[in-house]
Amino acid sequence: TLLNLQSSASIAKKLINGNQFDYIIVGGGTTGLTLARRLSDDPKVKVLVLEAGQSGVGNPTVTVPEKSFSFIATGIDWLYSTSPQVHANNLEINLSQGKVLGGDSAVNGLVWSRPFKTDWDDFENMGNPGWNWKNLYTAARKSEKVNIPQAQFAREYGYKVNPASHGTSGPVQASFPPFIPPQHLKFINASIELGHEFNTDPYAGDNVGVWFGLSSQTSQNSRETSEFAYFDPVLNRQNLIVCSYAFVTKLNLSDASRGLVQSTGVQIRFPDGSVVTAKPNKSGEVIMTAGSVRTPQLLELSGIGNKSILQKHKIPVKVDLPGVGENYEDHTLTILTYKLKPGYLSFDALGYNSTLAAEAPTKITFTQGVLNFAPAQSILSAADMQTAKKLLQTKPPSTPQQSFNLIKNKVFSGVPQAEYILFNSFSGGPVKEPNTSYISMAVTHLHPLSRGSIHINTTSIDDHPIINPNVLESDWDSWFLAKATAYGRKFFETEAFKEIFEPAEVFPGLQTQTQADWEDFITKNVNIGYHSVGTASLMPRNKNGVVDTNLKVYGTSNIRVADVSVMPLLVSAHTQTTAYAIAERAAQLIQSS
Ligand SMILES: Cc1cc2nc3c(=O)[nH]c(=O)nc-3n(C[C@H](O)[C@H](O)[C@H](O)COP(=O)(O)OP(=O)(O)OC[C@H]3O[C@@H](n4cnc5c(N)ncnc54)[C@H](O)[C@@H]3O)c2cc1C
Repeated sequence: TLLNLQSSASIAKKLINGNQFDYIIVGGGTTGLTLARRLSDDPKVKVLVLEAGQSGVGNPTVTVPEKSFSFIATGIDWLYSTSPQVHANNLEINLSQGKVLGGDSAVNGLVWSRPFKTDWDDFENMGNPGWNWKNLYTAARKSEKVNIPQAQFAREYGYKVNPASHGTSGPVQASFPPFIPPQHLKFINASIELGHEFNTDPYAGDNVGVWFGLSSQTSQNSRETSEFAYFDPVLNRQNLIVCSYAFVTKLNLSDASRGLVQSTGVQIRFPDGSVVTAKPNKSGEVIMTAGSVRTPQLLELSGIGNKSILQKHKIPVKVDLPGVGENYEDHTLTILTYKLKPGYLSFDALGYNSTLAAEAPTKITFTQGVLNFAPAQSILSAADMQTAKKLLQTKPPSTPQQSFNLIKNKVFSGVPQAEYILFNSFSGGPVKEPNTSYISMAVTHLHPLSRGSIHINTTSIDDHPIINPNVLESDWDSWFLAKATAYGRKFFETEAFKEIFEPAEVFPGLQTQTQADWEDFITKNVNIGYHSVGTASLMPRNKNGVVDTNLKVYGTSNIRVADVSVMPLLVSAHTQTTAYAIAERAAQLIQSS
């Protein structure tokens, strides 16, 4: 059942006041709705989901893949921003996130990618038995239904899927886009020219090389979200109530047995301003899936967090848990811009080419359909690898020792460190000329060392917390991102790319040459990858962890976290497949506990 708290406030109040729930899920985003569907498979179990945003059904900003990123600064964007980044020219970097059922799955770039095997195994190596590739891969495939490419596109582009590497009957459809512009196809040739391998099976633990990426969209070209894929098919379940416009402001906590704290209720603010408390039943639980920004904020506002931060804000300390809001990281990213030669079109042409505009969306499917995941060894020279060794001798102050060891290991064992993808439009540069089509290449550092934090700034849920990814604190992070960005230019120097791109680089421009130039460029232009994780990390309590291997918040009897905040380390992939995998695994752990 979907209840809109704006239009059905009184019915909702009756229902919430008149019931006690087995599971109260805070946040109806990617992980929240996945979990809600799985937990409510048992008709005896009553599940309540509380989502601050509205439904995404019928909203083209959500459903139409080409409109990806146009949600920014609209009503379905939380519109977060980082604090000034002291190691990056005091930039305040945009961190938009979805305020809508489906959460980030409703607004993301649709890239459907799976990490390198080591990345998920490293969750286990951070001190979390069971959180390894084998189990997460099983969970990930549960969420997935891969669509075999139509013969016509398979022939035209060379699309291939190995069904054995995918889920084939899960809720979320993953499909190849039906149209790939020539520049993306040339990206494969350019990569091969530079010695990168063409990978035909990147979803089974080895994602190295250049490959066709699936998108989280149906075979009919419509975005998949956790709302459409997981919730809509079970909309009529009586034991599952999903509330939209339900803003959670706090968890009520009281003492339980064995020195633990339990949640006795979740405070919900209705659009009319009234506050209603939803209550778990005697053995009921509260599960936090409000995402990496709001989960730590809500825990702190409720009294779970670092004692000194809570005391500073005069919040009574229920559980002194210093890991809350710490271990925060996001991928760092830079962008190069190039101009296509006349005759080649990107999204920019929608503004000046009426034939193309009329053919959209069939002809210009939103696509980042070709991805290149590069290990350090394929983009650094032998001399650079020596410098890398030196730089990686010193652990930056903010990096946990175990993360440092594991990342170092990844660098020298061929786990991808940089990702290259093409955005099919202008992104940055001094002037955007009329009647011109541009392409932007995003370069991502996949395993940064710097760690930041997300903590409350005030005691009001209406104020955003202080979001500090602390980008580029580590020398390795700035050195490597500069190297990786400089390498990005090499793709445009290949025969394949020279055919279709103008030689003059639009941004940053060919005056950027030395390592110092590139470091200056990235310091002034770094972005983050919208892959914020780690703020309620799965780690032992004495290592600054927030949740145990059953996702239970330390010091509590009935509160869990099951969103990407629990990821103790970033992965060499975009994060939605890991989000779905975490939620599928969480459901299993909860059901068997
Ligand atoms: C712009 C953007 C582009 C991205 N692109 C990609 C991509 O192409 N591929 C990829 O794999 N990943 C991508 N990601 C990342 C990926 O989508 C996320 O990591 C993942 O979906 C996060 O899932 P989650 O469940 O942890 O959080 P979310 O999906 O964000 O869910 C959190 C939910 O909680 C709700 N909520 C928060 N606070 C409250 C409150 N107080 N009360 C009630 N509800 C609340 C939110 O509204 C939201 O619905 C992108 C993310 C963004 C933002």
